[in-house]
Amino acid sequence: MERKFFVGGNWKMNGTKSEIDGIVAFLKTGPLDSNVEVVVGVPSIYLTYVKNILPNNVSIAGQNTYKVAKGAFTGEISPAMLLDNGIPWVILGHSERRNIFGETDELVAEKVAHALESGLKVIACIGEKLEEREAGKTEEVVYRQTKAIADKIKSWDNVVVAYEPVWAIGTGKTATPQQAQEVHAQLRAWFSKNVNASVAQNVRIIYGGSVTAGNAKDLAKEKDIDGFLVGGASLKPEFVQIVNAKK
Ligand SMILES: O=C(COP(=O)(O)O)NO
Repeated sequence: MERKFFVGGNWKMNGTKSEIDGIVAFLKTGPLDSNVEVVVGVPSIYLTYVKNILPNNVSIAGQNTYKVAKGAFTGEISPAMLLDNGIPWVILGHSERRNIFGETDELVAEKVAHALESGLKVIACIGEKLEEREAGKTEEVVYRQTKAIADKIKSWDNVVVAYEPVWAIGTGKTATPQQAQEVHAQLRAWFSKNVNASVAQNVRIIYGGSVTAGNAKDLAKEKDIDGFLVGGASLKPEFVQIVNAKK
């Protein structure tokens, strides 16, 4: 079965209502490849605003949820709250959550497990730091991060894995198609060995890290790259060309 191409936009902590109106306008104009699943990751405060103006062919994600449904966790939001507002996706484990806000593999895994149990679909982010790649530890790191999640969840059906090398995020230093394909293939082999052949075949593994309209087509040609998680470029009209990279 062919894996449906998936392009996520991660707006991070960016946007005003007027800027968001501009983003929604180019998403509406498109035209977006109907064979691609498109999801935009929106700051919590704007989720309802955006949900009410998005075109029907674009879905929406929160950018973080906590590991339990409710309680004394000031500042956090829960999967139940996203679902209560009609938000079906969440981005979890982003390297900025891990490296700026100290989220451990264990906490990320607990968040992914609770989000899935609650009924959310999850974009689960992994990726190595530059020093880890330079030390030849890329595989070790991404396998460790993936295993932490695998140990806590029952199904990968509602998970998209985003491989985002930290050294490529926001730097303009995109992984080459060969570099990205190598890690995606290693991850698929890991799934085959440690989960099962069906998950290995069907789980979508998307690439993130300085994806632009200029490099998306070459990256999209790689057989184990099933889409993208786009930061900076998702705020710009070129995001439409990235969505259409397979065309
Ligand atoms: O963090 C990223 C990628 O960001 P950039 O595209 O800006 O490198 N995706 O979640």
